[in-house]
Amino acid sequence: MSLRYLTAGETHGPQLTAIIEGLPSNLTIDFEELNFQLHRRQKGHGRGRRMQIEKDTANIVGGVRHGRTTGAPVALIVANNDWKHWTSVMNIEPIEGSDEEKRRVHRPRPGHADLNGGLKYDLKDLRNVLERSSARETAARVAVGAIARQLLAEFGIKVAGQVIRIGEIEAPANQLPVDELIRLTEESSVRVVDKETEQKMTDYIDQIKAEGDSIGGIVECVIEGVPIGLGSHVQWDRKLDGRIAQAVVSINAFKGCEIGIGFEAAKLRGSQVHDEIMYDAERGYHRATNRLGGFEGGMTNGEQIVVRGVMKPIPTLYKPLRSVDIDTKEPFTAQVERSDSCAVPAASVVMEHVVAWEVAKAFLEKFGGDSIEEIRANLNNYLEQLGRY
Ligand SMILES: Cc1cc2nc3c(=O)[nH]c(=O)nc-3n(C[C@H](O)[C@H](O)[C@H](O)COP(=O)(O)O)c2cc1C
Ligand SMILES: C=C(O[C@@H]1CC(C(=O)O)=C[C@@H](OP(=O)(O)O)[C@H]1O)C(=O)O
Repeated sequence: MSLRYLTAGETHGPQLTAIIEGLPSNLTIDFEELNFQLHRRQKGHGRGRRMQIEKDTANIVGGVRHGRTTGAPVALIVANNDWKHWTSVMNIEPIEGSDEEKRRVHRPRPGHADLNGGLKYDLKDLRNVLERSSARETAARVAVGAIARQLLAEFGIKVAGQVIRIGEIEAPANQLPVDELIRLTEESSVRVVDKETEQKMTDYIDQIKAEGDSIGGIVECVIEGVPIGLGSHVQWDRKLDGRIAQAVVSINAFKGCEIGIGFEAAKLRGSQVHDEIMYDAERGYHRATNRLGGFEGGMTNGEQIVVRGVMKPIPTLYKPLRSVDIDTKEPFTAQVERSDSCAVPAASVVMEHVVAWEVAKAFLEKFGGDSIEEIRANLNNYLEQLGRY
């Protein structure tokens, strides 16, 4: 059985829940590190007031004993502190004229899931859609991905991320080693490496917010230490680059994914794109460059995995956009809700975790065993095979 997970829970409900199946036994879980990843997702310039209410921590309620996985499904929960403010709205069936009825959502926001979800599920309170479509769910995905990340770390595979662009402001290109990238971006309120770009981005976000608007951007994730041959060319749904793209575009508000130089490849010649093959006894086969972001034929080639994702601006705006009331069918323009104005830095943390999950899944497909020890033996055996090739 391959690695899989599901999440459940509403943004203003009591908690988020996730179940992970297919983890091997004897993986030591570092709870502090897991909560650190949740904390990283809550940070970033441009977030709204909700992030001051929440102090995300994961509580593991199944599949881990004495700090180690047992091979059983891992169940975890992340509580919503905000639930206490929403208990009556979430629990009480609205009576006409009541406070709860006034909180019924009948004005769909352009860019959010409200209208499509209301029509599709035949729900007249759009809260039933927004409660689940909210990116609050990404807290559960980060908790799950943080466990995948710990599995990868066990085998020397490291994950980092950075913000590449917020609106008009682009960060200068860098190709830092992963440890250095982690250190520098951690110090930044917008997850960039240099202070000058950080200042420009924070000023820009403040300006956008003051104008009642929102802004998106581009984020990048790099994964280092991945063995050659994860994923496969033999079947469409085994191509790991394709699976990563699906995971990235599944993040709320993400509209695209690039692997390596991505869309730039359209402008360049073959001789400027393909990564030449080298060999030496110490490193084995490797590449002179890494423009293709660590993939050929849907398989890893041993270079860093480099993935980018584009996030659209946040849909909930203080600046009015035209929409139609589902009760009266009349146009309206104002829908002021508490909201983030920019969540690109937070989304870069989400992206690290969904990509780490896909890589961990492919890793277990290749080296799968029921315990960490069995996986290690399989990996070592394969690395010896590569050495002889
Ligand atoms: C970390 C994060 C925070 C977000 N915060 C908000 C928010 O405060 N308000 C909002 O309207 N959308 C927010 N979004 C985006 C919506 O969740 C998203 O646009 C919505 O679910 C519709 O899905 P789609 O944009 O993928 O089509 C956020 C997304 C992410 C990744
Ligand atoms: C709760 C989170 O983000 C939320 C994502 C979100 C949306 O519509 O996606 C809307 C906002 O929710 P609320 O209206 O409760 O403030 C954000 O705060 C989170 O990231 O943990």
